[in-house]
Amino acid sequence: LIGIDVSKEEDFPSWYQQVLTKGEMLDYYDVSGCFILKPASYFVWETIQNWFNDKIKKIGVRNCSFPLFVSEDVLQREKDHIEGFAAEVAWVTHAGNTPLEKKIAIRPTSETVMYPYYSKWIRSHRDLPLRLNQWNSVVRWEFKHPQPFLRTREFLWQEGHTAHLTEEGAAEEVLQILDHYAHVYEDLLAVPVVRGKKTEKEKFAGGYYTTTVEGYIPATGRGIQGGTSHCLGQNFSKMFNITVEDPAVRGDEKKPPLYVWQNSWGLSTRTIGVMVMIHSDNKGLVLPPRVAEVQVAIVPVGVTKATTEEERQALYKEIDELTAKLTAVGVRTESDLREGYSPGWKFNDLELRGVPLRLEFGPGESKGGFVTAARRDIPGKDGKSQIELKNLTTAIPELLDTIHNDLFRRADAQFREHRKQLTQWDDFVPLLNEKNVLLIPHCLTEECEDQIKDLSARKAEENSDVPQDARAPSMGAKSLCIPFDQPEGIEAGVTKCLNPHCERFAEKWCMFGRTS
Ligand SMILES: O=C1CCCN[C@@H]1CCCn1cnc2ccccc2c1=O
Repeated sequence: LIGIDVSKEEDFPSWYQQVLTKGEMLDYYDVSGCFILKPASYFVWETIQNWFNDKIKKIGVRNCSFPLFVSEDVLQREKDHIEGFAAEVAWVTHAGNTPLEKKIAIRPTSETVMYPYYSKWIRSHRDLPLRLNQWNSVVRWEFKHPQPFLRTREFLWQEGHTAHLTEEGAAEEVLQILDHYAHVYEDLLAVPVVRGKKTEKEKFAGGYYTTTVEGYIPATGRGIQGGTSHCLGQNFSKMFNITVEDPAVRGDEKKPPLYVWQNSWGLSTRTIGVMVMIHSDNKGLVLPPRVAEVQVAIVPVGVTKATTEEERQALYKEIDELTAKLTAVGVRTESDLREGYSPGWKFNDLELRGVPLRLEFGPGESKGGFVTAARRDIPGKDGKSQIELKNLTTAIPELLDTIHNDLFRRADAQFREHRKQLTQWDDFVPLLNEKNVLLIPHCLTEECEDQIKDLSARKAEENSDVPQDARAPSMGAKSLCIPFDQPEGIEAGVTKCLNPHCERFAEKWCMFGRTS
């Protein structure tokens, strides 16, 4: 069992692959862009599922399952929905050697699968709000370089699809769901996110507006879209004729039918990749305790040739009792009593697997009535402490919470440190090239966004005294979101857009950055 042989700082892609494979989270699969989710990562996904299911069921969302396939003509029904995505759609064309009459798409998302049936099922305003969700996988045959969890040709997600009588009803739910997404990141994964609204350029083209939670990967300095909650307006209900009679109608007064207002919202296994990229280190995975399959591992130490058989058995018995005590208070605990593996070997294994807390227990601890705790998130001596056995069942849960809070606090500090609010355009590119995301007064027009992307793209540097990796050409900055939390300083009709080539006034502070 060897450790990670590259560092997060010097070769991030290789580091990420090794952390995932040696941490038993994932394996590579023989179809390019597809990956195997091993139990350790699937446990994270199940924990997210359980938490999110509990929240959405409280607002009346019910889970369901629609077919994987979409017929060609149904998929094309909503033109600007499919615009820009057509190249990613995977098609079934044969059964065995027999070509199909008409090719069939594998769902890349389920709007067009579900909404013909929303039209059939929704007859009266009493059927509203209709709120359905699917936990499934979708296929998008991207050609950009695949990245485990972040960009894969098939991924697991949930996709919620709801229908409401009014715009206000839809709007309220869009924000409720976005709040749950933010809490999945912050309360389960210890990952800070910025909540906001996508610009017209970056929103879902088939929708009305898109709200989003945006993360930040310190190692690459790039933003990452964490999850989106869209209001679709009446675009899809007009396309799929999803209408109800106007409840305000009186007597035999005739009123045209009302098109329903719809939302759709999605969160995927990308969450897992973001968590790994932010928290893991050069010794392997670092798992936030609330999503760790094993939260505490107890390892016998100090067993030597001088230790008698009965001393060893007594020690192991004590360890079994400690394991049972912690399990009884809801701490997911395992002990590793295997002979033939040294404590050092076991420590290395636990570090690779990201187990948040290791408890060492030997004759010394037993005699002294304590365990020696070692935090995974703080390597070396600083992460070690002695915990009295009599306090174990309160101190360990508290320590796990402390670990969660410290993981969040560190990540939040890094995000804040690299989120620069600008008032001078000349600072934009230099700060972008120093792994920052930038908050700038912006006009919110697509044309201006395109200009900023070009102005901030890094051509391959000619002069050779620029360090190699900084010379690599790279994408310009894209808008990430218009944060709901707007700083002061923009005077409508006075403050100019930061882009020097743009003549418009700034509308909002808008966050820009390179994206993952
Ligand atoms: O984000 C979400 C959340 C969950 C439900 N769907 C929305 C919007 C999906 C946008 N989208 C994204 N990739 C696609 C790829 C191929 C065809 C269609 C699409 C497509 O419509």
